[in-house]
Amino acid sequence: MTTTPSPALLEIKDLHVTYASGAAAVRGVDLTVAAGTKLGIAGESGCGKSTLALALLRLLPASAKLTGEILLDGEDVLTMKWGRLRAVRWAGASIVFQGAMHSLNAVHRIGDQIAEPVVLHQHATPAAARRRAADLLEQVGLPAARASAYPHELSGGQRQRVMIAMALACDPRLIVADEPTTALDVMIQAQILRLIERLVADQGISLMMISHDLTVLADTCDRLAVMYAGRVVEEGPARAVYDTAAHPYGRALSAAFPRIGDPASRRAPRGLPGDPPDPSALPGGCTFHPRCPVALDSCAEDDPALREAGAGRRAACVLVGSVGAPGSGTAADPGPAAAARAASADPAAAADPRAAADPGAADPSAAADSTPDLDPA
Ligand SMILES: Nc1ncnc2c1ncn2[C@@H]1O[C@H](COP(=O)(O)OP(=O)(O)OP(=O)(O)O)[C@@H](O)[C@H]1O
Repeated sequence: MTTTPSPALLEIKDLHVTYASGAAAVRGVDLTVAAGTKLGIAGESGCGKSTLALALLRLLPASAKLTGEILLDGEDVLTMKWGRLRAVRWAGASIVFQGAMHSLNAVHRIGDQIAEPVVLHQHATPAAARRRAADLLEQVGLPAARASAYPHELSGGQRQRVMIAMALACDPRLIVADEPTTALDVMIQAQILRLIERLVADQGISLMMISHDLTVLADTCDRLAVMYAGRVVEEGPARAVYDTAAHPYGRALSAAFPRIGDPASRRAPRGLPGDPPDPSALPGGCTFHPRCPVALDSCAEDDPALREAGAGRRAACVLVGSVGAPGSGTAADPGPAAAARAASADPAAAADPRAAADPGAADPSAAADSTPDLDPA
């Protein structure tokens, strides 16, 4: 039986963003969000996730240089006229930022702030917009009577609910949530994530959720893209990327978090030494090679493109699909440079550099690694 793929609501094509400082924050990103689906964007701080989110609605400083295409329902956001862009920012796609206190206006009642875009963009009467605001507050789990509150009268979790109500105000097709729970405690984080999940599912809204927390994304999203130094280095079904990442960076990021639903896992969380590179001074070759425990000597020269990898996955690593590829389960000979890096990162891993990329690799229980054969040939 063949299945018809969902039409793309958002198509990002070869997007580059360079700040006036020279920082190449987004470099050649190609991503698609199908209608009604949820895409997670993961990566360490500084990898370009927020820049990508802001670029989607042209919310970057005017000095930032953008090239490529951002097609929302087939219309290129980058070439839209200002009036059209204003409408699209509410009805086409809306953004929920982290830290709601900074995004809400401290001197206006929250009901008025939710009602304002309904008047402006849906041409509702003030009375109808107030009723809509009350309804939206109830949808996000707040009593309608809170409409008269000012932002400082609400808790952090309540303010984030207000941000979600505002994002929903004009019935967007896509919500971009940039670290929507970062400033909240763990219990409230879970509530807000479940709320977002429920609302997008009930209303058929597509979601792009940005987080440094791969576990949250794997739990919430259908697909997952891993960004490093401004590029997507891996993309595929969320759970597959989380469980059996093909790119060494994806594997390292995944290893840094406890396993979902496996409290007894022997894969203790494990950090990745070093930091992402300065986007104004990127290393040559693969930008991850200075931190990569399985890099070949040639990785200092070659920067592989993100390529189709089978099983609905894409990855950008020369080792993916080769003998000894990360996740292939076969013996690797990553070369002397990798052995030296693995030894400095973790002496225990020196004898088996694959173990540095995958703490589970030396564990026989990890032998059932189901990473697909990612050889494009
Ligand atoms: N307005 C700006 N001007 C110059 N450089 C910027 C600007 N905003 C971000 N950058 C740089 O662009 C790079 C990507 O930043 P960005 O905020 O997009 O990353 P991120 O992955 O979202 O990080 P975080 O998770 O910390 O928000 C960083 O090196 C950052 O310093």
